Amino acid sequence: MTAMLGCIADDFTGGTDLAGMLVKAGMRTVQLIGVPDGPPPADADALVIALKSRTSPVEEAVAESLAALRWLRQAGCRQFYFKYCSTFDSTPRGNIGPVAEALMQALGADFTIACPALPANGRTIYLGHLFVGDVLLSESGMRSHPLTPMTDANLVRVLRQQVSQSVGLVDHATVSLGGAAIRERFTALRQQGHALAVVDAVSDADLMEIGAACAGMALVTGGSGIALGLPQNFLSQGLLAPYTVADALPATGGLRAVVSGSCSPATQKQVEAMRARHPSFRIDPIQLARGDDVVSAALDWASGRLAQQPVLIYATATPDEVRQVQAELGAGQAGDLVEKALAAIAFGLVRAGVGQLIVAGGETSGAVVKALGVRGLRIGPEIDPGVPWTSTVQDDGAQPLALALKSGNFGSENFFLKAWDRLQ
Ligand SMILES: Nc1ncnc2c1ncn2[C@@H]1O[C@H](COP(=O)(O)OP(=O)(O)OP(=O)(O)O)[C@@H](O)[C@H]1O
Ligand SMILES: O=C(O)[C@@H](O)C(=O)CO
Repeated sequence: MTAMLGCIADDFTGGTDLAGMLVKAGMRTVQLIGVPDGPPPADADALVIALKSRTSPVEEAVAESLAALRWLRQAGCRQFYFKYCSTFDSTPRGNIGPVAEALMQALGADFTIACPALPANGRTIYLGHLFVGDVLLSESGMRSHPLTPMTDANLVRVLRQQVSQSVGLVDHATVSLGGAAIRERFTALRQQGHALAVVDAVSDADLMEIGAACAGMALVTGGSGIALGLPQNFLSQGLLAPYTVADALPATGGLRAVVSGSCSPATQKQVEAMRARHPSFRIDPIQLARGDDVVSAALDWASGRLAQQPVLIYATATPDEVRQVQAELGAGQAGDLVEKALAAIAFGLVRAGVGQLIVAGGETSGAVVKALGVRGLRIGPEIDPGVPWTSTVQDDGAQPLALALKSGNFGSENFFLKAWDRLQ
């Protein structure tokens, strides 16, 4: 059976978040790293192509997303899903809006939704406003994100800045009436000339109804939450065999390490918790900019310690520290330097025998996964909502690596300490 749902994720942690959600919701899912050049894998109901396009120049993000769409269409997919962050990470230029519009145009779609809600991780949308836990997006840690600071919680307003077409809202009063009412509202909005609509959702039950209303919609866009409600459509059409989650991974051994380039509040707490119990090495972007060989220093430091216990190598810093570094180097250069260094360190760690690796941060994960030459990921057991262990499929035929790609703001405080237990 060919895959039905073709997904394009704008970063790698987001890709595993979505793939894990689809697996839990009953679809056999394979995550692919970048646009593949070979044929689609057999026996997958859903395919997730993970790109690193969240913060690339708009034209690049659009071109890569369209290439991913072409491949997914050739693979036989009939519905498409553009996955972005549950905190709507973007800038006034994009990339969420321009990519969504380009995909719509390529598919001949005149309407789509935008719904980043993920209640399991505290992301809810009410009257178009995105909440993170009990605060508005603009009052959450996302207001000082190094690359995509989010200073407006009104998603209708944020999306309107990024697109050329009209953006409407499906409010919670409608969503609470269920799938048929939501569908009617889609039709009404379309007739009023809206091409996109932000959809309120405050619970998983809302997401199930939204999913039902999206049956047959060529393109849906959102966080991983709406994946909860889509498989039921394929099931009820008899296109999907009932499937019990098989999330066991092939056994992996090897040493353990955490590489963190996320500066999000959740990661900061997780780094502190790990630092209190395990050896840790801090990467200083200013030293990188000076040309110091920080990568070799980190790997030399790790080599004597890895055999005893998991180690942490991190660039994670507070918003004040990040601001200072960015003032000196520029946000783009600082991010790039840190990503390249952490990717080289992860590569060195794997060569030194690390077989179970956690990477924190979407951009950071993208850089690491590319450096490791990973071609695809099999989805394994969930550590915390939105973060499964995965096992790598690599071009070079290398031994599979257990890899956990942790979104910046996901995971409990002891995530780096407890994650290993899920592998046993
Ligand atoms: N000390 C630092 N100073 C400046 N920039 C940094 C520093 N540490 C990390 N960075 C950069 O900040 C960015 C963090 O983005 P990343 O996507 O990896 O994490 P995140 O946004 O928390 O995760 P997610 O996208 O999964 O929510 C990266 O480009 C990283 O290189
Ligand atoms: O949706 C989320 O919050 C995550 O999957 C993510 O995209 C983080 O980069």
